[in-house]
Amino acid sequence: MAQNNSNENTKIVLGKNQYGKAEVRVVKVTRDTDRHEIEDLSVTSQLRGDFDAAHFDGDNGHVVPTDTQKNTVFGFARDGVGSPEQFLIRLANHFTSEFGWVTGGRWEAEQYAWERISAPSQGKAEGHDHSFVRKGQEVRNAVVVKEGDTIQVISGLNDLTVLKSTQSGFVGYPKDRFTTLEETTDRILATDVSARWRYSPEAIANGSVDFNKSYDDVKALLLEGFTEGYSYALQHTLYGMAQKVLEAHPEIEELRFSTPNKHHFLVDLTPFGLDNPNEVFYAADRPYGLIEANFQRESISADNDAWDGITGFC
Ligand SMILES: O=c1[nH]c(=O)c2[nH]c(=O)[nH]c2[nH]1
Repeated sequence: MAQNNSNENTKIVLGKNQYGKAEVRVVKVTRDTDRHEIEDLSVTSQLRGDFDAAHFDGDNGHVVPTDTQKNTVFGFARDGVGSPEQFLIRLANHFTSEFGWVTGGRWEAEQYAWERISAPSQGKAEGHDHSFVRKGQEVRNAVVVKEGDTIQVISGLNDLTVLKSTQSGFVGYPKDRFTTLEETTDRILATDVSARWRYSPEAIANGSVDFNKSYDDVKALLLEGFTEGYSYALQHTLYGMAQKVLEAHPEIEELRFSTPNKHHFLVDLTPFGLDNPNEVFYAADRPYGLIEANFQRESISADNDAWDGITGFC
């Protein structure tokens, strides 16, 4: 580890460090025909490598400015984004090949999806050519970490809000003097799914992953896993969702979830002379259950440095 020699009495070493520009908001409009396409991202670039002199001596000879990193994001967007993962890999390979002392880094993106506003006045069933509305609720994200020649990619999403109005229950839990929760075999199960999945470095290295297709497919499998079968607990449902993804995608090694259990409490309508056969609920916003779980193939170690810096999961 690098060491500052300036004072023999107090030797200080520089530990882990990285730096760059955070949350570069870049919108790319592809307009080579009248039918435009939009790619909308927030990109964070952080470089790792030999930056000892900047910290110890005030020598910025190795400090590729954060401003330059921002500009590179915009410059690269000129050619289109493609997928956030491809875009981040491009940035990773650019900075590590352009600047000899940059040995790696961390690049992160969120992508916001837009869909076309329906356009009856244009006579087009498939939506307006250049007017969009923010799609859905979920936000896609990606992280790329490069260390030596190894590129790791973690893809994910936040705030995929889902609800099933039956086929969920919660029974069989231990009871003590503080237990007031009633057992139920028919309740609402609702959550905002945050999920991240890490691809095998081999699949990344051989270029076999189509990130956009994979994202759509994983999202569909997560949704399918949520809907399928009877849920004995949110924990049980998460396992079903992970199983779907890991069975269908051998290139994915592990998957992490953080999911609030958004409680829906049956409202007592008897004061109003009404019954309530599981139809009227109070949607509490807090406190909420917080159910987190990581699933990985048995052959995979549970610790992988690529997860460093990703918060919100256990
Ligand atoms: O799906 C659930 N998992 C729990 O761990 C839990 N705990 C609780 O009070 N309700 C629920 N529901």
